[in-house]
Amino acid sequence: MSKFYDEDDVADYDDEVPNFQDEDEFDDYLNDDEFELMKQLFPQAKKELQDYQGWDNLSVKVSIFDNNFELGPAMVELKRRFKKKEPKPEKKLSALEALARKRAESKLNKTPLVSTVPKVPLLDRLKSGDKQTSTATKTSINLAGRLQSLKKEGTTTCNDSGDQTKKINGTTRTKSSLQSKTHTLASRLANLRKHKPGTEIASTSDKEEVKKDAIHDNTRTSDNKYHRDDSWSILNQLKNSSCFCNVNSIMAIEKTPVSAGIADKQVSNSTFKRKHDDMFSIFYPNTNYRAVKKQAVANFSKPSPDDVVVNKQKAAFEVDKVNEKVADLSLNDEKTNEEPEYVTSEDDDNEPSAEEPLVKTHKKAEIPTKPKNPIDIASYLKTKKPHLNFVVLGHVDAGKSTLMGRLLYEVGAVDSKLIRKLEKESEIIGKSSFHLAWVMDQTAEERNRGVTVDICTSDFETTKSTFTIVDAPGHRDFVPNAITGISQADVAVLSVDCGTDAFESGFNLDGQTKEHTLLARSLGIKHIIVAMNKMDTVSWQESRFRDIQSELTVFFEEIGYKSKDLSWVPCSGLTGEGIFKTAYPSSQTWYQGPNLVGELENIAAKHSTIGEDVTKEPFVFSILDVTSNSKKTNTIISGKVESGTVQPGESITVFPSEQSCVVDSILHGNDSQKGDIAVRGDFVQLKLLTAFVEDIQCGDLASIVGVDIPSSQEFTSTLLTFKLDRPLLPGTPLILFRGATEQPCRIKKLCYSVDKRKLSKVLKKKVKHLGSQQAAVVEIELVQKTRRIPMFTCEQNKKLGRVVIRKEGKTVGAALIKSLDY
Ligand SMILES: Nc1nc2c(ncn2[C@@H]2O[C@H](COP(=O)(O)OP(=O)(O)OP(=O)(O)O)[C@@H](O)[C@H]2O)c(=O)[nH]1
Repeated sequence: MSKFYDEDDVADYDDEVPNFQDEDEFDDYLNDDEFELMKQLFPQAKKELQDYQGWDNLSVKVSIFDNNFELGPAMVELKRRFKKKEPKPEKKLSALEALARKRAESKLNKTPLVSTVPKVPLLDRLKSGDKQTSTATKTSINLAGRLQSLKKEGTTTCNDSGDQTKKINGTTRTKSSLQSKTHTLASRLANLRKHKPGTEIASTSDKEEVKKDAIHDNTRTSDNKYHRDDSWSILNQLKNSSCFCNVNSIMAIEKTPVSAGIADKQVSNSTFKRKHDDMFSIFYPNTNYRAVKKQAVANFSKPSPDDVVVNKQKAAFEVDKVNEKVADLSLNDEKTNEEPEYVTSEDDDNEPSAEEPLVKTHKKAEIPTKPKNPIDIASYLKTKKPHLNFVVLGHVDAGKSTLMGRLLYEVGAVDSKLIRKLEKESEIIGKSSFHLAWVMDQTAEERNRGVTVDICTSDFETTKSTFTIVDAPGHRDFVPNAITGISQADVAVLSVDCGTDAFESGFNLDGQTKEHTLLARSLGIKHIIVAMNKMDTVSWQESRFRDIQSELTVFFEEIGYKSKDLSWVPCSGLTGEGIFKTAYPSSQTWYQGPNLVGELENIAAKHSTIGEDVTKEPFVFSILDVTSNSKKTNTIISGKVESGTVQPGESITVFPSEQSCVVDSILHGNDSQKGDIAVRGDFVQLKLLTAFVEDIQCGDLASIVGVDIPSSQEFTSTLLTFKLDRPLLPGTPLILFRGATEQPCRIKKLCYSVDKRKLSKVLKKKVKHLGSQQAAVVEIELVQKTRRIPMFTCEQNKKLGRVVIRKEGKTVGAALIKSLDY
């Protein structure tokens, strides 16, 4: 027994074995080795028990477990416990069955088969009023008529009534009443088929099914010819019809064991899966699918973060007027003589909308408070390993979440029981390949859509370093969330799907590989580790690796990264090679560098702030999330320490509301453990005493009492533009992003253009508009005059002094703040 346990598990084993409620609970109890062994032994045990009744999966598994995974003794015990099934009495054959058997026997004896079925086509016989037509045949013709009219009804329903149909994954589904009607008819047709002496088979797979049935119950001819049957032709028609009528699904449902017991769980699962795949392909089949469907539809109908800001923007500007002006200009039209008219909105000075309440300003404290239990920061820092925050970027489906799920599993931050649980849950909805991604994608919306929506942070540790992963969404609709993620990181892991054509679609055609990398560069990411992912799909070919590497290198250099700022690691998030523990396959001989975690450790050591005196810099904190209990007595702000340190008992001021609060406690890591201190680079939660939570917003900044952060409405910056569809000019409606802040803004004034390679070099003193890839000093102002953003200049803080500008859902530029006008 002990051989199945590693040391940690022995302690578990000594504990009392729990009383298991169900099979899942038992599976979770097993360790990895036991689980694998059980996977092999359990099917064998089930097979041996097929002549026994009264057993269930859990009791079989428990018995195997109790018998130290030795099948022999377990089977003896089980067979003793359960009764052997009574043999079924010989079934009396019906006349038709007797006929079928006779025909089969005659075939075996090679005697010519004499068909008793008239060869006259069925419909002709009906027309000629053939009184000999069997009842079964008549019923089938009636059903044929009903099914055809049902099909018409279905088509009408599809065409006429939008609310009766739903298009899911390109397949039109009709309302369930129609489905159930069709099912009933289909089952009746199937029953008829059993009583008729021959059928024409709709498709190869159907032929296979009937062949199996014929062999099984011995009531069919063993001949490979199948006779014509109108019921089948109707099913064929249904199969080809455009509305629901999915014969495969009908067949699957028809074959579902009506009372599948626990012992038949596997059978029923596979039947369910088929039913699920064919009919409700994106929904969880074992739950109330209508409720799930409703939820999923509701999720999809919500506007994306970009939609929200674009809508706000539209409300705040006379967009059309500005766009008309912009459309008149060509990107290279530098010689426009007319000064573009400055477009103002009548709403400019309006009060903020109902969704954006005015933040009250409080009286800030001037005198700092002391830590409750002061600690010796220098000795604390000596115990700290180098820490690195990294963001995971890449095109949608490049495998970012899977890569991070695998990494967390291999470094032991996630236990194997969770992975097994996720494996099971994802299998149920037919998304088993996403089980590792589910470690990071935790909301139902993300799991159902298979797409990361929000940023997710997770901590892990190796012998050399500690890390915080920020998993960012790859989908273009969620770029604002990716910006928030990038703003928090020191370095980026860019996941590139090396699959055939996959890299090309993520890199060209407006994919997110370029946009994310540009954002990373604009927001001050110093180093990029390119995870050359999904190499398993191209058999670890070196040529594929090199081709992608050279194409990406050109792009990286264009945007200002040098080869020393880049690392390249071939890997597969799904199978694990190149991540941490799993060795490369023998076919991969051309890469000898560190695996992904090894490279992260190297970079952590390089970027480590250990040794730097963080006590000399002021404490500044970026707020990413705010929560509070119902009485508002306990407010928690989550975010990143941008500089300095803080300890419980010290007071901080939140900007722009300028309210000062005492830090009650500091919570660290995935399991919110209380800590004595937070230092630069830490992602923590600060529990505040008596805060006005309604005046704290995501994107606000906090600092130690005594240090002010200016909040501004207007600022001067150096703006570098990306690829533009239309030129930017004063008044163009834009959205400004900095960390978790997003605010409608516009260019107030184009001051002068500068050389984008040497920003101090002025090119033109008068600029009327800005085209793609240009640089200029501009004045930017927020649209809502009541709003202020706490800001630093780039000189004061390299990370917080940068903003990103988007327009109509596309990133159009990045700005370095030069000065604040407040
Ligand atoms: N063969 C193979 N498939 C992979 C690998 N990594 C991920 N996949 C598959 O690619 C699909 C997408 O994976 P995700 O991890 O959700 O991709 P993502 O980049 O996080 O997706 P978004 O967050 O929505 O942008 C899933 O079906 C994964 O199983 C890999 O290394 N090899």
